[in-house]
Amino acid sequence: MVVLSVPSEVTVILLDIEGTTTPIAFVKDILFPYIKENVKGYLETHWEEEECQQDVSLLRKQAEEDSHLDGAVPIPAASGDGADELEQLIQAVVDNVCWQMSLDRKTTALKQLQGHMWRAAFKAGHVKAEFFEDVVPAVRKWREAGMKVYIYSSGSVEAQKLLFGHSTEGDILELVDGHFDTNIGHKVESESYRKIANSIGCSTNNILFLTDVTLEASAAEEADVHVAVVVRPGNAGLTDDEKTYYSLITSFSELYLPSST
Ligand SMILES: CSCCC(=O)C(=O)COP(=O)(O)O
Ligand SMILES: [Mg+2]
Repeated sequence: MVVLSVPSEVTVILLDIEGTTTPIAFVKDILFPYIKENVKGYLETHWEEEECQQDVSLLRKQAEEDSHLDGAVPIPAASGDGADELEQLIQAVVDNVCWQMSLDRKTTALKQLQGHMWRAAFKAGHVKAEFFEDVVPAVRKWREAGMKVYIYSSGSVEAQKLLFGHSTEGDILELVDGHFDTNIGHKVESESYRKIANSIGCSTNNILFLTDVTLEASAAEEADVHVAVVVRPGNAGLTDDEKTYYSLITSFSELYLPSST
């Protein structure tokens, strides 16, 4: 088995979710279709609620920022003028969400609405999150060795907690010391990793970030965070240069902590 030694200065392991702890197929084949199939009904049912209105406002703001992009779908402001207008408005939000999802965009606005929509599905037990089989045993071992374990995903913190709270392994939320999402910054920007270190109360070089996306690894590395790229079934392929440059692991069990036996 390949072994990657974790540098002794590392005290925090920061984990990406999709493609790292969890198969991309679970997100693409279960979570995302749930949104596409239910977004219209969800908006119709929850439209009057404060939370739903906040989600729509955030999506509208994002749509304004996106107006220069090819195929962008605007969301008009509501004038409160009748059922026809409401129907058109809801349809615009649906089209905007579907357009963003067709590009797998990671905007905070999209991720916030998705998190709110998944809540009902997870809480009713209709969906259980999948984790690669090496994840839970490794995280337990790291924590026993004194490591802190944090999550940094484009999925909203609320969605992250749903995944860890309702998984095929049971409720494993207690294995996580804290969560970060794009509210702290995007995963391809190095400043986000500095802010995460600051929020945890450590230096960036105390963190080891595990992700499947080399653009994220590169941003983290620029902030002096240690990185390893996780190669999982179903992940996007890496170029030969990326394979040579990055430390690669195919299972969390390949990480060796100097302090552990
Ligand atoms: C944690 S919620 C579900 C996954 C999701 O929506 C997503 O965008 C995951 O992105 P990641 O940063 O974990 O690769
Ligand atoms: Mg990922």
